[in-house]
Amino acid sequence: NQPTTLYEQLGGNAGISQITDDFLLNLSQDKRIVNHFAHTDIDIFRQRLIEHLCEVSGGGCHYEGASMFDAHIGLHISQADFDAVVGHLISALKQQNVSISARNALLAKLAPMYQDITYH
Ligand code: HEM
Repeated sequence: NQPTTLYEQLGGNAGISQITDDFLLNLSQDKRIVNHFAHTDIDIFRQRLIEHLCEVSGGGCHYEGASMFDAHIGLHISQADFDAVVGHLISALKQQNVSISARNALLAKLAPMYQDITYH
């Protein structure tokens, strides 16, 4: 059976969980941006990210966290911060052997969130 949905191409729940763990590890090692997460409960943040990626990729999950606008209010996230975070996600996708077409499909869904996440 060929995988059809983006969710399946990401490896379903197990794949998304591993992508998220790799992403968080990459993020934790980046001195440019890790300070943004100094007060973050990583276990809760991890669950939110998994739920969000599942919903965005069409996995049928219902993300119950804050909107992307509300989640990033007052954080003053710059374009450079955004690019760095997306870079860590791309690395995590590669680490989990996600195909380039699936990587680009996911990034195409996340890129428009830029407006809601940065400079406010
Ligand atoms: C495509 C880009 C991004 C996506 C999809 C994303 C997604 C999320 C999600 C789903 C949450 C959880 C919201 C909740 O708990 O209700 C969150 C929170 C957060 N994000 Fe982002 N984010 C992105 C970019 C960034 C960037 C660039 C930064 C800063 C470098 C950032 C910093 C944070 C912080 C500090 C939180 C709050 C964590 C906490 O609960 O303490 N995000 N983001």
